[in-house]
Amino acid sequence: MAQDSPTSAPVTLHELRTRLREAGAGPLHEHRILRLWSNALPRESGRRLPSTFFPASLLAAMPDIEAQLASLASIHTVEKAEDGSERLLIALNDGQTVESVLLPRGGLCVSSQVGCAVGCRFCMTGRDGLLRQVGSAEIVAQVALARARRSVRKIVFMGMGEPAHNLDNVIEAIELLGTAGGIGHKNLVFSTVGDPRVFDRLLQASVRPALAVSLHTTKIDLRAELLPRAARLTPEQLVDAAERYARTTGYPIQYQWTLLDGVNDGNDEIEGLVSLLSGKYGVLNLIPFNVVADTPYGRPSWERCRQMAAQLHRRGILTKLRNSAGQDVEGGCGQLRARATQAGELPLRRAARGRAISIATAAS
Ligand SMILES: C[S@@+](CC[C@H](N)C(=O)[O-])C[C@H]1O[C@@H](n2cnc3c(N)ncnc32)[C@H](O)[C@@H]1O
Ligand code: SF4
Repeated sequence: MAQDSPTSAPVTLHELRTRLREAGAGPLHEHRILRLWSNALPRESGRRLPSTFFPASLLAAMPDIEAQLASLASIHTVEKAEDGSERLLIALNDGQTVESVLLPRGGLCVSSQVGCAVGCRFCMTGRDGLLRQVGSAEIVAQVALARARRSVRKIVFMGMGEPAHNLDNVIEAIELLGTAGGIGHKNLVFSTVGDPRVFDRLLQASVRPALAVSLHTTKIDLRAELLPRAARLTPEQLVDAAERYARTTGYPIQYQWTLLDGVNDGNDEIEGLVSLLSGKYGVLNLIPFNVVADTPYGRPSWERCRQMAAQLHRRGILTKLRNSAGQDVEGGCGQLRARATQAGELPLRRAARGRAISIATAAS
């Protein structure tokens, strides 16, 4: 499992906590600062003013600490979709960018890596491989930026990157978001292609998220072709591990299935799904492919998607047909970043540390 960034050391919550303690913060002070930041609340919120609550050493350090928090990430571009979602291109402080998507009804999709090593054939994010990990503080910074725009009650790790390949940072962010961040634990959704170690690690975490498993096919060979560098678990092994997680946590698994025309939308897959998922504690989400240029894949007709969902439903598989949010702004993950990179606005590779790109905050 990839744990180390190939090129940089992203900022972690552990480092932020150490800095707060060195400045004289006790546990209550630390909690208050992290709560206000992760909820995008002003410094004076709460019953007691900072001047009567914080020790003098911490008060003196606060301007620097707040500047550090603000410098972790900023909004580069905003694209609004007709369904109410907003796709944010977020600039990190070394010039790299990730996408976050504000979803209708209080959801937020965040990124856990810049790029991704799994290299799924249908996903824009996988094309450049892994550029770097997103630090736990940078994950929470995405939430703080989003909450400054509107209320967020649910967070899904379905943006750029494979969270199982950045597990320490993702778990640290989840533990903060599920405590000081005020998000209900089952409203934190960890989306993964699956890795043998991820299930046990998540069960040991003090905040256990709900799990989405990107399955996409019931066929071993096709899965290896579509997800070339995913861990080599058979679909049965993956579903068995997910089922244990669901039964232990009490949260149903969300099985993700990106529908590709003529590839995984046939009757053979319906049969495979019936034998794989019957009796399992989960729901199957069919998501028609969001077309990515230069891939051999197409989006099945809406009628075919609807038929497949209806057939599965009739066969006892709880199935939902979904459209990914924000399709009219090229909703596929990684596409906003790719356009900005192609337009020469953003570096494809990591910028030298400390060299910030110019931030053009777009229409909001
Ligand atoms: C971008 S991934 C991030 C989380 C994790 N790496 C995973 O694969 O579950 C989130 C979901 O987006 C889906 N996805 C990626 N590219 C897509 C596209 N072009 N159209 C529809 N879904 C896509 C993936 O299959 C996955 O289920
Ligand atoms: S779908 Fe997920 S695992 Fe696959 S390349 Fe995209 S981000 Fe990575």
